[in-house]
Amino acid sequence: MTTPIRFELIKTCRQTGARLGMLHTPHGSFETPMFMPVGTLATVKTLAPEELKEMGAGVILSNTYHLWLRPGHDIVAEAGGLHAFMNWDRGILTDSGGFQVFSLSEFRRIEEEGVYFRNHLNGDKLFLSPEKAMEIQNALGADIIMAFDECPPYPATYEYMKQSVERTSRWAERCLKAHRRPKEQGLFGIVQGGEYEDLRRQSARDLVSLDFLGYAVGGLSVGEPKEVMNRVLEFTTPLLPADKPRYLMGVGSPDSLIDGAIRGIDMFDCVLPTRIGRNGTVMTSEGRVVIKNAQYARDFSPLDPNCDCYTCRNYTRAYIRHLIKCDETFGIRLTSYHNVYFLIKLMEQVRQAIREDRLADFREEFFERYGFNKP
Ligand SMILES: CNc1nc2cc(C(N)=O)ccc2[nH]1
Ligand SMILES: [Zn+2]
Repeated sequence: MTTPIRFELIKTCRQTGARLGMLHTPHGSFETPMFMPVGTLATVKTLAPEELKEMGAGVILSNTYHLWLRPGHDIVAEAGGLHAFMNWDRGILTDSGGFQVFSLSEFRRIEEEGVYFRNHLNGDKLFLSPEKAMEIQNALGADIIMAFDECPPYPATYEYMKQSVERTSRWAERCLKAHRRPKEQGLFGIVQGGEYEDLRRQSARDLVSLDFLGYAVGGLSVGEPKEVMNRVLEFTTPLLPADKPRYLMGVGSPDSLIDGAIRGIDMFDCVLPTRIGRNGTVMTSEGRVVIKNAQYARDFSPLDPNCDCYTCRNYTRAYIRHLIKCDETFGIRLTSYHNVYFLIKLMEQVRQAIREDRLADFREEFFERYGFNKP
């Protein structure tokens, strides 16, 4: 059977064990480790597909739960699928909706058959199951789709986590059975288990035995300290097949991207660049800049003196501060463009450091300049 998703391991960094790879999809092949910008409602907020392409974005994310509610997966299917609907001809990944159900709706009831909860927009009763999540994702047509899982809150008791992991494994099997387009859309399993090593092992063993095309490490970036995330990655990624892509969901900040790559992660996604961009915070090579601060009122330098993006080549901090202070839409376009560009270029630097077997050195240099506390 032709597989829609294939991961090619190119080399491993001799200094850290990080992987340089190529992710082959029906909409192109893209180098890893990669950062995937998030386009929740079929748009990476304020940015045009052409802009995402020119900055080097390969795979972008959209959310199953949100698109199910608006405009409805039937309308997206009628448009010819997400690629046609949003005019994006590179890679698309949709998550399964599990995380949104657990993060957006406080009233929910989890049963073996699925999750009963409320529509966060109008309070209507809703039900999501492995079968329903596959139906929606098959209709949306993303190149990579995710199994329907439970992402438990942090912290969670061992007892709660154990029964959740076992149910997520049963749901994963149901997703494989319900997937109607296995030749066109690659299905990834999501490893859960919280901070408990034996439960992570159990979850990984269950999912690897089902032979997914890729594996996500879920249940992280949910409020746990970074040391916990790093420790969980250290004992989880080695459990996953080396010839399959590994995707850390919901991550993240520059330090977490570098530390995740060092621990064997190939794919990352996070709303951070566009979310903080909308309130005027930007990531620069010398740390975060909160552009509304008065100190930038007469600062006619670029957001980041070491950045060659459209924003940094054409506009000053003083001008962007003015736009953000006046709620001018062009302002958040400029900050969003720079932030997405920054993370995509950061991953280019990470890949180059892997090629040169010097990712630990790069981490040291980057953390020093950015101002991250020492390891
Ligand atoms: C922003 N943090 C985050 N953690 C996540 C966990 C999951 C998951 N399915 O465990 C999905 C999306 C996530 N986003
Ligand atoms: Zn820039």
